[in-house]
Amino acid sequence: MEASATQSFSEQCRKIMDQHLQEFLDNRFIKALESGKVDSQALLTYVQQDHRYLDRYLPLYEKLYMAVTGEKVATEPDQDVKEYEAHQILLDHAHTNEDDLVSSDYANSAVTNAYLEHMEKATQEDDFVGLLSIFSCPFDYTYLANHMIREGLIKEDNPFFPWFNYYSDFNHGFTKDVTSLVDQAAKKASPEQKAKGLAAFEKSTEYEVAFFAQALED
Ligand SMILES: Cc1ncc(CO)c(N)n1
Repeated sequence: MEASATQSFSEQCRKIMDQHLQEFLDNRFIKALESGKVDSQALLTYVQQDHRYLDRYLPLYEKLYMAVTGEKVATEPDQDVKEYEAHQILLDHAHTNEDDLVSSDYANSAVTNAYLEHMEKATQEDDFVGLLSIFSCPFDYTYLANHMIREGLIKEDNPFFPWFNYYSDFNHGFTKDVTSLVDQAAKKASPEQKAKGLAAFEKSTEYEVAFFAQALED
């Protein structure tokens, strides 16, 4: 399908997610969240790896935000109170807390490192490609959560409902902010940058699936 003049660039990311949605829905970890029962060890693996991931993700976001806007990030994404509350649900079910995640001794998984290296390399090569590589993080969660709630896969009685609900709004928080950065930057991007950006977004989307999956691998 031809991209129309009125279509924002981030709509093309949505189409890529349309193609990958089923892989997320078939994922064992996502299915466990959907059932409301997740092994606490699997959740611990997820929140530990996510802690390591976000630690190296935020500097990339800060650099790319500056590259696109010429300004420093005003509010850091991890200062979002609602996100903190949503995250707390996962920590509780994993029988851990933020201090333990910071101080415990555990190794980065191969998937975590590969995903981080993909984004770091993309960011070194080109700001626009880097931006698209970090966009999957907020966008894919929002797309997935929005779908699962809308389709009734996650209902209010699910213990993880608040976590999904937090991410489900495209016009909120970090997802909204990065979407507008992507659409702003796309106005100045060349066709080649756009093609490479979409490929980097798709690769990150594949890493997002693998990132969930690793929690239930042994
Ligand atoms: C790996 C990963 N992707 C996306 C999000 C959403 O913020 C997250 N916390 N972690």
